[in-house]
Amino acid sequence: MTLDRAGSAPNKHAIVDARVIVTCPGRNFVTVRIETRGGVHGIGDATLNGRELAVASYLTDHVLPCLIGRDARQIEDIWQFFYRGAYWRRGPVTMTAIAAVDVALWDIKAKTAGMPLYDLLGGASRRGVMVYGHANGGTIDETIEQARHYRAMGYKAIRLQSGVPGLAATYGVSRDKLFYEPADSARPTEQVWSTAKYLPTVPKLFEAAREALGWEVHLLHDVHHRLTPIEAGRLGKDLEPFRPFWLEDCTPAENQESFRLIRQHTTTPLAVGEVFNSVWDAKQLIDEQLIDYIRTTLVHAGGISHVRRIAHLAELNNVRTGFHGATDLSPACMGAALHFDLWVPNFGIQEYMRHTAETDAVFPHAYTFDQGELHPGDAPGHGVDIDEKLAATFPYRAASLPISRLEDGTMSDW
Ligand SMILES: O=C(O)[C@@H](O)[C@@H](O)[C@H](O)[C@H](O)CO
Ligand SMILES: [Mg+2]
Repeated sequence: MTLDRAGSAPNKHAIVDARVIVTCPGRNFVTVRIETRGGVHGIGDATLNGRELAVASYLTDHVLPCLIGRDARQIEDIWQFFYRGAYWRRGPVTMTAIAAVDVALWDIKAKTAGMPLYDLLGGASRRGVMVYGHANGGTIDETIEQARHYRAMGYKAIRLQSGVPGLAATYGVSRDKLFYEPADSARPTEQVWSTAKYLPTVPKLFEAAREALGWEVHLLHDVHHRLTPIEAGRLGKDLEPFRPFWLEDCTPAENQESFRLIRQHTTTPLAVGEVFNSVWDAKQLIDEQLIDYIRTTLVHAGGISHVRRIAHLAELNNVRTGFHGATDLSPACMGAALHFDLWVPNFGIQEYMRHTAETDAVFPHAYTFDQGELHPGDAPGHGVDIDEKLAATFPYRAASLPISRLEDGTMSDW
């Protein structure tokens, strides 16, 4: 629906250009750029690790052609058009495509209003956004060494991921120490998993970390979907003496009810949701307060317009936000998420895996790091742009996430 009324001057808010930019400055990113007749443009992240071209095609073939001529101010109507109009609702590809358009339109709206996005959302609710970094190492000692570096950089919160004795590889451990890229080959590499080998390792890691770092720093851990609910309850209980900030993705969350069992066994705070793409993936978890942090972030769950609904439901149920912020989410997502984080009343923490210098050059941004916090900056919009000429020098490169099998060959959860 456009607002060009007969006989009126051409609507300067009409969308006249919308395009997808695929680039690979060390890893693949997909970005939507939208421009209005008045010359205001906005960008949104559309990156889905390992499925980038599926989202790019969904946007190019089914979404962007429907945008031309629409009024960029009608963010909600456009969101509803692409959500209800898809017929085949939800799913990571659809909701990532909708998210990219949504965030680009919010970027345009804030720029047009001449204000940083957080002001448009309702203003700052805090001074800055507490973030957590990623200390990882092949052994507990190496991981603690990395954690000391993060402490020295001023981080107030640190995720700990260490190798597991007897396993060649595991989630979250890599040669890169400031960023983490798991999509390591064109076709999925295979990793072997053993819960029996893993379960005794994490309490030892946390005991060593508290010994080395003390009790001031928040310590987090990502189980990455690998335990059964009762195993997750056991790990949660084993970690209680070391007071983790959270235990993340402790079990696959399709069956939201299974978190009732975990809650019966442990008070360790639980974080879930980076793989969710709509409120329906989390509604029972939030309604029944089965989790403490919801990780679902803008790029994979329909953008600001939908994640705002998730955050409001969470606020009613004592659940705080803890947005996903891995290296494979672009600076365009990080920038927009930081504005959301600065505003949202029930903020918890923001994940901050840094990007490489190459990526930062493609995506100039206003956000800055200081003393364990990020601030989105006060530039109008979300403060992130894309250098299209530079982006074009980094062609797409096929990359897939690993898969995981148990030691007997049974397919497991990476
Ligand atoms: O908590 C996290 O950041 C992880 O779960 C991610 O590294 C995740 O593995 C990647 O985003 C997958 O692409
Ligand atoms: Mg995770």
